[in-house]
Amino acid sequence: MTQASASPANVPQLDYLTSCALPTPWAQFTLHAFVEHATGKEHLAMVLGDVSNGEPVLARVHSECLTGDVLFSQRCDCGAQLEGALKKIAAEGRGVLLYLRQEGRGIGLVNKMRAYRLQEAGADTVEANLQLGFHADARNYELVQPMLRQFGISELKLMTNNPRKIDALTRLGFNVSERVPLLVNRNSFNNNYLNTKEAKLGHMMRPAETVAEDGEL
Ligand SMILES: Nc1nc2c(ncn2[C@@H]2O[C@H](COP(=O)(O)OP(=O)(O)OP(=O)(O)O)[C@@H](O)[C@H]2O)c(=O)[nH]1
Ligand SMILES: [Zn+2]
Repeated sequence: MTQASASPANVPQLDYLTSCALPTPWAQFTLHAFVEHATGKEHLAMVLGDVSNGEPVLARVHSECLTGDVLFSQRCDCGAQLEGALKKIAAEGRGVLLYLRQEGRGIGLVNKMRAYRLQEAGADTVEANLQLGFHADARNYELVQPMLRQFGISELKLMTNNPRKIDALTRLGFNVSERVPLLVNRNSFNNNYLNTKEAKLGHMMRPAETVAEDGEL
């Protein structure tokens, strides 16, 4: 692999760094690392199978959530979505998961913790961000373009409930030919959060909207 190219001037520049095998409970992926020039952040791609043959690729663009992905937090649905996405890619034998280091919808871990404290005092997830002086969602998906282009991917079967993510990737030139819902079980800790994502951020969270094949998510 050579350096990732990001041709338009407004696309953040990434360097492709290296890759290694990454065995998981569900499949042996190849893990690829990139570094974003502007921030020094290391973004990851987990790839399985031949994703560069022109066929639509089952894809997850996952935003970092240390509390949910690593520390088993039940406040959100991130960890279950991460596992569900990897299982679906393994079942298909082909796909890609981008792990983007945009923790806390782009505000960072400590600010997300501050937002959680405000939520403990009654704010919802959007109000808490606004009270801290941030946008409801501070993420930027432009670096997806050089990352997926690195693997020759242009058409996606995107695992998401987030219509803004579909819009963002479409504007970047990707053909999102299918949306694959990633619905997880609600619990007493994440119920209000999931309701707010649906009401204020437009997420498609209804079971009737799901087309999951394995019945798990
Ligand atoms: N600021 C903030 N960020 C949160 C909160 N809960 C989760 N996050 C972050 O939100 C991001 C995940 O966003 P979601 O809206 O759940 O998911 P999404 O990726 O946009 O949509 P899906 O593709 O459907 O999962 C991760 O970066 C989490 O760290 C919260 O209460 N406040
Ligand atoms: Zn989370």
